[in-house]
Amino acid sequence: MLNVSVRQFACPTRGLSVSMARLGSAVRGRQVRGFEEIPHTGSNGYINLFWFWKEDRFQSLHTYMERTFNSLGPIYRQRLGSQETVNIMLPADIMELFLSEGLNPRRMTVQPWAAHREIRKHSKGVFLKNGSEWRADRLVLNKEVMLGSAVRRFFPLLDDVAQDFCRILRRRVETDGSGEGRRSLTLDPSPDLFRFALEASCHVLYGERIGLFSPNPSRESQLFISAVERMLVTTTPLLYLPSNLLISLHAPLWIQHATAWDTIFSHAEDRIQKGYQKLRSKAGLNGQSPDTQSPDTQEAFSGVLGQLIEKGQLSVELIRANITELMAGAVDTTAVPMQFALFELARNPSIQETVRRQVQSSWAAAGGDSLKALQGAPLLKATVKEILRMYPVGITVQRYPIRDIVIQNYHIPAGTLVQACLYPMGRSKDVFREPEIFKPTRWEKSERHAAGGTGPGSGFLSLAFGFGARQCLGRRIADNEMQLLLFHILLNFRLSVSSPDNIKTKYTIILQPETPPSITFTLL
Ligand code: HEM
Repeated sequence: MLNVSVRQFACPTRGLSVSMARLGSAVRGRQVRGFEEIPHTGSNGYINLFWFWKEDRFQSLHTYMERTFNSLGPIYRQRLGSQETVNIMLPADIMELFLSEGLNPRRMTVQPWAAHREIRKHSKGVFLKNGSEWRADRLVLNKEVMLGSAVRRFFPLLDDVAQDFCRILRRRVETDGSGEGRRSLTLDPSPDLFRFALEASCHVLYGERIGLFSPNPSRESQLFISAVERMLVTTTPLLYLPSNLLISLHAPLWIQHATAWDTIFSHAEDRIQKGYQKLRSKAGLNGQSPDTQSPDTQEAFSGVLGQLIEKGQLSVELIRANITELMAGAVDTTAVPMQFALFELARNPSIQETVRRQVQSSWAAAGGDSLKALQGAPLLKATVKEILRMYPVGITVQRYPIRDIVIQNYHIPAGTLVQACLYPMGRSKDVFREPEIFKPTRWEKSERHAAGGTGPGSGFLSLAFGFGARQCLGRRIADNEMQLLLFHILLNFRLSVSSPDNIKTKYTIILQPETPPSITFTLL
C-alpha cells in the first residue's frame, strides 16, 4: 500500500480514531475521491442526526446510501448521533471485512431492543448477545434450525401451510373473482402474506397451526402482527437517539416501542407455557421439570420449541428469549420479500413463464414430494436470491473487525463499526450487469459474469442473510418458506400487474414497499 498522506479523524463521542491513507486509486475507471466524511456530518453527530430527521432521510436511508456511494466512491464514513460508521459496498472489500470478523463476530447492537430487555429484566437471545455467551446459545439453536436434519423435520410443516395458502386463495378467486368463469382476482396480497408467514413460523416453531387462514383468525394473532410492525417502525428513529434519555422521559416513541415488544413477548410466553404443559402432561410429570427427565421417558416433540424444551440444553429463560426473537424475526422478513417477488414475477411475464415451466416439470417428476420438487427447480432458489439482491430485507450487514484492515487503501483500526451496504451493492453497475433488471438466471453458473464475475469477492455477492457463523439463524426456514410459497403459487396462478412501474420503497429497519403492490391472480 502506498501512503500518499495520512489523516487522523477523531470521533468525539467514542474516542475512536480512524487513520486514513488518502490515495487516488482507481476502481473500474472511476477515481476514488477519498475516504471522506459525507457533507453535513461535521464533528457533531447530533447535528447530522437533526439534519437527517429534518430531511426525512430515515425512510430513504437505502437510496441515500446509494447516492452517497455514487458521489464519494466505494467507501465513506458517517456519524449519526453516537454511531460512527465506515460504509463499504464492493464485494472484494466486504470479503476483507468478513475475513476479519473473528470467532465470535459482532454486529451493531440494536440499542432500543437491548434497552427493552434490560428494563423488563428479560434475557437476551442470540440476536442481541455477543462473545462466548452468544456462541454457546447459537450452537444449540443451529441444531434445531440450521442443520440438514432440522430442515428435513420442518420442511413438511412449511409445505403444509404453503399448499393450504394456495388452496384457500384458489377458492377465493373462484368465489370472488371476475372474468369468464370467475378466474381472476386482483388484490393486495400483503395481509395474506403476513398471515401466511405467521402461520408458517408458528407451525415450525411451535409445531402447531394457529388457524390464521380461517374466516375469523384470532385477535391475538392480529395483535402480534401489528406489534411487530410497530416495533420495526419505531426502531429506526430510536436507534440514533439517546435511548436512556427517552426512557427516563417516558417519551411516546419509547412507550410505543416497549409496548410492542411486550405484546411480542407475551405471544411467545403463552406458547412456551403451553409447550411445557404439553410436555408435562405427556410425560405425566406432574410439575417436575422436563430438564430432569431421562431420555427414555421423553416423547418426540414437533416444533423447534418442543425440541429445545425436550433437550434441555437452554434454560427456560433462554428459550423464552430466543423463541421470542425467532418469532419477531420470522414474519415481516419473509412476508415483505414475497410482496416484491410476486410483483417482479407479475411484471416480467416471460421470466414468470420460464420459472413456472421448470416448477411444473419438476413437480411432475417428483411425484408429490415437495422437497425433491424444490431441488429440481433451481430457478426458484435463484428467484429468491435475485429478489433479495434487489430488495435486501436488511440494507446493511455490520461487523467490528477484530484486527486492523485496509480497504480501498484506507487503514481501518480494529473495533471500528463497518457496514457492508447490500442495497447499494445490489444496485451497482460496478458489481452487477444491468442491476435494475430482474433476472434470476444471472445466478446460474453459466452466467456468473452477470452476477459479478468470478474475481476476488465473487463469493460475496449474495449476502442478504449475512455471513459466516453469525449469519441469519432463520435462513433455512425463510429460504424454504419463500421457495415453497412461490412454488405452489406458480403451479396454481398466473400473476399480472396493471402497471410495470417500479415500486417505491421505504426503510423501517427492514426494506419494504411504500405501498404494497396489488397483484392479479388468474387460475391456471
Ligand atoms: C428473507 C428473510 C430473512 C433475511 C433476508 C434475514 C436477514 C438477516 C440478516 C442479514 C441477519 C444478520 C446476519 C449477520 O450479521 O451476518 C439476520 C440475523 C438473524 N435472523 Fe434473519 N433474515 C430473514 C429471516 C429470518 C427468519 C424467518 C428468522 C426467524 C425464524 C430470522 C432470525 C434471525 C436471527 C435470530 C438472527 C440473529 C442471528 C445471530 O446473531 O446469531 N431471520 N437475519
